Amino acid sequence: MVCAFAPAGGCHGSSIVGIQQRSSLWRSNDRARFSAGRHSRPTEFFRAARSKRWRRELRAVAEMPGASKTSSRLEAFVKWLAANEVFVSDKATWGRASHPLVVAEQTLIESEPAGRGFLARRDIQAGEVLFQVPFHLCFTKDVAVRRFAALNVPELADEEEFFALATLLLYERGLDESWKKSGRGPGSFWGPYLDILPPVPWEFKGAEPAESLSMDPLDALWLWAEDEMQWLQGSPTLLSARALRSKVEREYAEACERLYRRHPHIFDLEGAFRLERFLWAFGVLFSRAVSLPAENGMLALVPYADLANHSAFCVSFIDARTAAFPYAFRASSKQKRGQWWQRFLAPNSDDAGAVANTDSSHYREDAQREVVAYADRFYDKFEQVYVSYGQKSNAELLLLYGFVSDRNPYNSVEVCVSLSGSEAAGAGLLDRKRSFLLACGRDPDKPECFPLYADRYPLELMQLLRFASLTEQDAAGYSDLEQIDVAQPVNRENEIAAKSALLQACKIALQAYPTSADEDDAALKDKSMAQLLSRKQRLSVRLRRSEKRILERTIAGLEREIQDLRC
Ligand SMILES: C[S@@+](CC[C@H](N)C(=O)[O-])C[C@H]1O[C@@H](n2cnc3c(N)ncnc32)[C@H](O)[C@@H]1O
Repeated sequence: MVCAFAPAGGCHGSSIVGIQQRSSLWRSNDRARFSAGRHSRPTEFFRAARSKRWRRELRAVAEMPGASKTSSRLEAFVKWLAANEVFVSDKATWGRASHPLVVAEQTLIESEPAGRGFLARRDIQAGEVLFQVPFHLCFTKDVAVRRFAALNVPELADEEEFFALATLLLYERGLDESWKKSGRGPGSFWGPYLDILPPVPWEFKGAEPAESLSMDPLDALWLWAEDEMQWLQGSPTLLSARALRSKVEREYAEACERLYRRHPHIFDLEGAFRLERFLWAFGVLFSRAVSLPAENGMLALVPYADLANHSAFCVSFIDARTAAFPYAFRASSKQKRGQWWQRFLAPNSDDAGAVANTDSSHYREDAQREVVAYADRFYDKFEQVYVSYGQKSNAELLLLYGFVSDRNPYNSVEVCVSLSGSEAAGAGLLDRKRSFLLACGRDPDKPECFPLYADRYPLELMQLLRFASLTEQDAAGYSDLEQIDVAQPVNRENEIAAKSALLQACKIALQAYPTSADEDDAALKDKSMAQLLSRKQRLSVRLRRSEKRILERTIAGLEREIQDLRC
């Protein structure tokens, strides 16, 4: 074998961000089960439910234990949105159509619960605005920097975006909790939003039963307990999950030293800033924050927009634009801005000092901007309305969001290749190859990982394999390996060697799984067996089956290609 292959060891770097990208346009007819919150006029929905099935499903969800508890949280959240100038009215106003969405408390996608989501309140035309959220409601690094500067923690400005947002989220949650527990402190402006954010699974253990039944916890793979991950044995995604978990834990340890311990009166390491909470904040950001293309990829946690579920067949994505309607907050009067800061910094107190020196032009500018998404197609009334979280593989979806899709056109599985093992080429040539890779800024001792898709693999992977498969004979006459064009097949033998190396890698990857794809299929198809599996076990089986299918297809394709080359 020319190349040795190792499983993926690192996490996805920048791909861990919930970046919204464009994808190709398809139609999804997933229907959702829902119970409309009171803000969305359930009686109107009941009347409008056209088929018996809809009425049955509405009743089933409305009768779910704990449904009313979540409804009241959702209701408070929607009131908060309306009070802060998010247009959620079901009534058209002057020059403005009624808000097209309603929040469903329970949705089903591919027969699995997908938590809350948006449904079309009425028919929605392609290109129609789905929602508009003013910038001043969003969590961004800018808000965090200003918030902590006012608390005499200016160092936050030097921190990276994810960390700054996580710190703001934890601080606000701490304020909100102490206000709720003891009525002390100013509370948080974002209280109603924080109430609807999902908890981490282990926080559920102490929760009231009604509460734990009514809100889905964060199910992202990287937050699963070690024993829950056992069903992913053999999958490279398992290593990515462990790597991401330790990366966030390491980040926490470093943050304590770098920042938190230096300001013990702000960052309570026993309470709001303990490790479990830090993991929660990153779990929320990885699964709900968006990167806004129109703001140069600025990371933002956008209340309301983050209730949209994902479809890989949707091209709507969340972005920013100049506000289409004037927000009252941007009124230029100093008094109005003072009132805003009062609500923002000290919502439950009349501490006028809290708003001193906050007459920043920044918020006037922010109020000119809003976060927005447009419908990518016509939606029927009651249809679930999606956005795209980007072209993500099932491994990424499970790792960051806690779900997989059996119909994911962007699904892929990682294979990793390295130079080690190409000694057969001769020690002299191996040294030249290593030096060449070093000169290209690559570490010859580190495996490089590439995604394999169901119908293709990256050209870059083939280039590396061709390069690794070069023999003394191939390199004879070249003073510099750079002169050999590996973007094209070098010669027949080299092509066979490169493809055989990939074939071997796929076979090794496939053997690492304890079960075959057919066995996984059988486990999911057999209803009585599938019912015995927990949701996480079912997700694991679906993920590993989808990875194995890609490996099997690639193996079949490579065997055919090698056969053809040999003829
Ligand atoms: C941005 S939030 C969307 C709102 C979320 N459903 C809620 O209840 O708050 C992302 C989370 O929604 C769920 N989700 C989104 N799209 C999904 C899909 N296509 N299938 C299953 N779950 C999905 C996952 O739990 C994911 O972590």
